[in-house]
Amino acid sequence: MAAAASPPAAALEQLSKTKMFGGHNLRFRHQSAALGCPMTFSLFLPASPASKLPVLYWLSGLTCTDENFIIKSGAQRAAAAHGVALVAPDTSPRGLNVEGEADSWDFGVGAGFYLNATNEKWKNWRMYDYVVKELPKVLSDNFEQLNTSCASIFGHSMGGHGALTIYLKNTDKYKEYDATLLVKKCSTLSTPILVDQGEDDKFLAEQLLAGNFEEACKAAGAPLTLRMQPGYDHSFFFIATFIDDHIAHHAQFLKSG
Ligand SMILES: N[C@@H](CCC(=O)N[C@@H](CSC=O)C(=O)NCC(=O)O)C(=O)O
Repeated sequence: MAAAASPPAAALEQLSKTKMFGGHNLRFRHQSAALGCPMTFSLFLPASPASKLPVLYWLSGLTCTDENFIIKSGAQRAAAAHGVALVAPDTSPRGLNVEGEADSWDFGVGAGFYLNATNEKWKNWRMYDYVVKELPKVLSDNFEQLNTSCASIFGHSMGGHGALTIYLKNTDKYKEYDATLLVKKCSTLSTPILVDQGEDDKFLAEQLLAGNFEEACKAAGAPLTLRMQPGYDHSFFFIATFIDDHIAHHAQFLKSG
């Protein structure tokens, strides 16, 4: 009997390639089965590695595409130094023309929240499946220099919360989409979580509620370092200031794994 053939690797269209810190920023488009539309993602590959590169996913915030982080954060310097590949997906499906998809900056296009929507109208908004299942497979099928089983995840705002929920869900497989609820149910977390929060962030008091997450981590015994950063706001200027610490934080666990 013939062995079952592997499914063909997803076709990737390369949109750009730019050298930086000895490595390359690459940008691709592919047809997403999870979302039912073409999707773009950005990838920073450090210079030719001696061994396969661990992967660090960055999830961006509301209104972003895959490009904001790559253009504005300066994360490539630390990623090149630590030998870690950066992957930045887009933040939602696009071009589906769902009624009302672009009416609000914090709902629909550019606002996928890294979850699987349950409402029929928003059935294409399956960013959880895209980030957790489809994108890692696309990467492993197309980039032999990546070790996608050695991966970590971080992000900003909607994406910082998305990174926490994806990490916490894949420890215990809970269904909720709230990091503060999820962490209360995780009694066995040993890998520390690093969060930087600007004290002058206009979203802090009403939406981000970092103190609630800190309380929940304390109650669950989950190791959290929450650094309140005086004077900083919600912008990429804040992200660029602290991004090196976050890459070093993830790299120490990726390299010891
Ligand atoms: N339009 C909004 C502000 C939008 C904003 O601040 N977006 C952030 C992410 S917010 C959380 O998910 C962002 O990263 N923007 C892209 C950028 O390049 O700065 C408003 O007016 O309040």
